[in-house]
Amino acid sequence: MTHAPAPVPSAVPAHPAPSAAAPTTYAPRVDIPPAPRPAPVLAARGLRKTYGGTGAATRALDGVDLDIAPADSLAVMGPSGCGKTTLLHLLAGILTPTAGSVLHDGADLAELGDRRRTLLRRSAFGFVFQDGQLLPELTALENVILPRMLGGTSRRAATAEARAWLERLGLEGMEDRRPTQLSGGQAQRVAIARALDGRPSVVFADEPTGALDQATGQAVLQILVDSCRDSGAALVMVTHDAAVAAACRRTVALRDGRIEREFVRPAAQREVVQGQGQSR
Ligand SMILES: Nc1ncnc2c1ncn2[C@@H]1O[C@H](COP(=O)(O)OP(=O)(O)OP(=O)(O)O)[C@@H](O)[C@H]1O
Repeated sequence: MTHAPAPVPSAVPAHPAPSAAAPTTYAPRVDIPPAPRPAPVLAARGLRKTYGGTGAATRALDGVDLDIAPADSLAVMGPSGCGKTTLLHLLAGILTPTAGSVLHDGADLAELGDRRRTLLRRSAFGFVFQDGQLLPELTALENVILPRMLGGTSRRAATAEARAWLERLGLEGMEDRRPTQLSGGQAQRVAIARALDGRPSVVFADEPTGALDQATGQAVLQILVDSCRDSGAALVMVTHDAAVAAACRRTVALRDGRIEREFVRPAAQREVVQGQGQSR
């Protein structure tokens, strides 16, 4: 999406020096407009989700509004059952909302239809889950290229880029290993390579380091955050761990299906330190 540059106001002094030749006049004050913000790659508008019928209905999400900019990182936190996974699945088009909408590059996911929504999930979204969800019968390389091959890319074209991602994530020489021949951290890096392969606009992560020890989790989290930012993908990450959320620029805290708090972390305060400050 492109933006027209903001018009630059002509330089008008706010208080011109009085002159003898002309009566004192004051030019109107000119406010320099703020720099345009990038259009959101993903947005939620009045998002609600109720599970079940009238008798045993659970209102999991109760009116959420969010804008997520390209290359931004957003952590979704909150106590168990507050609606974090529901929000992630609605934003990713895995679930359909009861009310409200999710917009990807301005297009309402609900209006795309099942087929185009599935194609969008394959081409524009990447996913990293807690346990990696690699297919055990495929090698690391095959796991990375599978989503793109399902999307119609040739094996040859998909392989070159997938190798580059695996190498970039420190997995050179492990392309032909199966998931059982990889450590937990290596398997999560394969999952990150798979998520970022094909240059998605948004990467969704659900407790991506939850199954790893502290040091491995820290390394994987750093790779995930850096890789998303460098490739221009927005990162939306669900976590219970405040220290994991601290790696993201923004955090929203949900409670009972609503955004209770939202805060932005300046770059200097962003850090990847896992295993401290657990907060549910
Ligand atoms: N398929 C479902 N059918 C009925 N209720 C559901 C379903 N999925 C989730 N819920 C309910 O919706 C609410 C929100 O669930 P959700 O999984 O989004 O919460 P969460 O914050 O991700 O929880 P956790 O941190 O424990 O994973 C909970 O009350 C949950 O019991």
